[in-house]
Amino acid sequence: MIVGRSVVCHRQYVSAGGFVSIATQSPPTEPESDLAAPSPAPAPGRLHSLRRFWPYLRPYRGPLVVATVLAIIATVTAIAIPVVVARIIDGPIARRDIDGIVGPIALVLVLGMLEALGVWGRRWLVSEPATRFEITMRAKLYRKLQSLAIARHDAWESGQLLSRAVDDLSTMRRFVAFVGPFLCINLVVIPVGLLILFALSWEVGAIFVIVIFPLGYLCNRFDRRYSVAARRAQDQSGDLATTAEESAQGVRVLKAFGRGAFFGARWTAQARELQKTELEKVRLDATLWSALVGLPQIAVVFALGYGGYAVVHGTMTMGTLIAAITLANLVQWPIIATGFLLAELSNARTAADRYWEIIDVPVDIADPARPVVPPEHIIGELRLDGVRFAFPRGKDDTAVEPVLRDVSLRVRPGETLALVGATGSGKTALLNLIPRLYDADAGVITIDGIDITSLRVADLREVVTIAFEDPVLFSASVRENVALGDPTATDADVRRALDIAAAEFVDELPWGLDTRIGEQGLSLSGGQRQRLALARAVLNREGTATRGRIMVLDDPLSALDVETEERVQARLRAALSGVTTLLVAHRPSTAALADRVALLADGRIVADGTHEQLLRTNTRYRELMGGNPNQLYRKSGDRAGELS
Ligand SMILES: Nc1ncnc2c1ncn2[C@@H]1O[C@H](COP(=O)(O)OP(=O)(O)OP(=O)(O)O)[C@@H](O)[C@H]1O
Repeated sequence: MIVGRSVVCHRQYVSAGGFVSIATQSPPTEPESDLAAPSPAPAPGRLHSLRRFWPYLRPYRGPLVVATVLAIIATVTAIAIPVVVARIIDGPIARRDIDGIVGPIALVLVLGMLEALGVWGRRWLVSEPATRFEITMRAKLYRKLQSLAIARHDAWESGQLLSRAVDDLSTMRRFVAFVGPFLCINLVVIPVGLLILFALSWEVGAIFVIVIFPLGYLCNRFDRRYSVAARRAQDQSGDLATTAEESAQGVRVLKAFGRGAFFGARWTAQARELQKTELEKVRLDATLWSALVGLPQIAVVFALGYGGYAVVHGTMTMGTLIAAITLANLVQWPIIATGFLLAELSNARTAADRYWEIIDVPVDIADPARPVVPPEHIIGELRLDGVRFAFPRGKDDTAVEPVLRDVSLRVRPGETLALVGATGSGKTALLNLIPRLYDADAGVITIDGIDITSLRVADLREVVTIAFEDPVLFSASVRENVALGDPTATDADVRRALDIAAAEFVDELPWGLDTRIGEQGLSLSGGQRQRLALARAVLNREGTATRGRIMVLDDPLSALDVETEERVQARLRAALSGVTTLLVAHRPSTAALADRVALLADGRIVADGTHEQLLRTNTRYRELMGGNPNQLYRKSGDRAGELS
């Protein structure tokens, strides 16, 4: 939904979600004032969001200033050429002095060469700073996205992020390389051209200024209307990217349910909306362009009329008239180009707004001011006391009921505790609080008595390892996917982790550990993917005093058959003895393998004990596990009939 369908929509969300209003957030003044830094009050002004990029451009100010000066020189020399030509016509040519022509012609040649050199120098100097700037800003955006709480990501459409990271920053690069410098150049060249025109003939200069005067008003009006349309177009293009991504990712579902046409219709409708906005932009642009082209032409016609009259009556020389008209034509170009530059300025401004909207989101899960250093040896006692948690509000601003109201739970060092609850009861939410993917609204979570919010986030995530039910694999080799959390892991480490996760199938893959998997690689079954994700979680956890002392497993074996699940569980226990494990369990077979089970209902832990105890004593638990205890034990494979 959010970042973007429109500015309005975005702001609604911001206020609804309790996020600090993005629009009123403000800038880091230095590149180093990085992501978590609170922002000072914003400075007003329509170019404010563009000005905020200055600290990142400052290192390149030398080449950028030289490039702009070169471009000014190139344009001014182009304007100077007609003046020299006028002098040649009125001077040596009028006097029929052939020898006297050579010098001025050489000057025209030098001016022409200077112009060419200026054009070349500008392009050459500007390209590297502009592309480096783009890379820096992309890296900053990436770091910011990584630093944000999952709740923020939940609220954003991936297409919107994609279009900001790719399209908006390309627009900014164009602004730095071309639009910005040429706007500066025009600010110099147009007045200089008009001054020379005045110097040649103040009457022609005056005609020109009077006729093009309304352009100032038109440009201002255009800018206001165009920037609104530009913002809408960029947001709509983000929506389109989201639909394209969802259709590509969900192609199987769409095909299976025959909903391809439905998504196609949605895609076309969004494309039409974008087309409407683009047409609106083009119409605004066309109106301004016609004025930018037409008014100077009218000025030239008036100047020609007046100049012709003056030449006939001997108050102006032919050379001056030719120079004035040529100059007027030359000054036209920067004026006409202003239309394009203003449109690009609006695009750049809205791209900058969209960029800062992400960067200004406060980092709510940040390191404490004075972090506690974790002890060298973590025993692994996990406690939750009175934990309360609600997901952030949606854009409709409806109140959100807390998922967890008052959760108190203790997992002893080395214990495996299965968390059981009805679907939607908040098990995943609870697990996500432990590595601080979300923060609890109230209550305390401690590891060995240390409040997790007093640890550096990176330290906490060293201690807590998580594996999700929905395994995410990247477009990389098996080895790279498994060693994601520890790039220093050896092949032996990777193999041991794969062994614990019963991922022997890797040996059957065409290139073993080197087989490329993920979106652009080999497709794996759900169970195979889960085992690789589990191997990633358990990699290198053995024998370390702090790393992965607490494992949080969100039903990571749900896609395995009962027999494989038991095998994996047994290996996990043996390899990770001493590791405290909190495990979401949906199946009796999973719960039965845990040391203890806690039942989550109505936002609280309503019962805990062993699987067998709860089956006997707790109706809710028994219902969740699928019926009567005898049936349940039969379902849990080898343990069938143990208690019957
Ligand atoms: N990002 C989110 N924003 C808002 N609400 C959410 C979000 N994720 C989950 N919820 C809601 O919070 C509640 C708890 O979700 P959670 O995923 O923790 O349940 P669960 O017990 O893990 O469910 P399951 O067993 O089906 O995996 C559900 O009602 C769900 O709709």
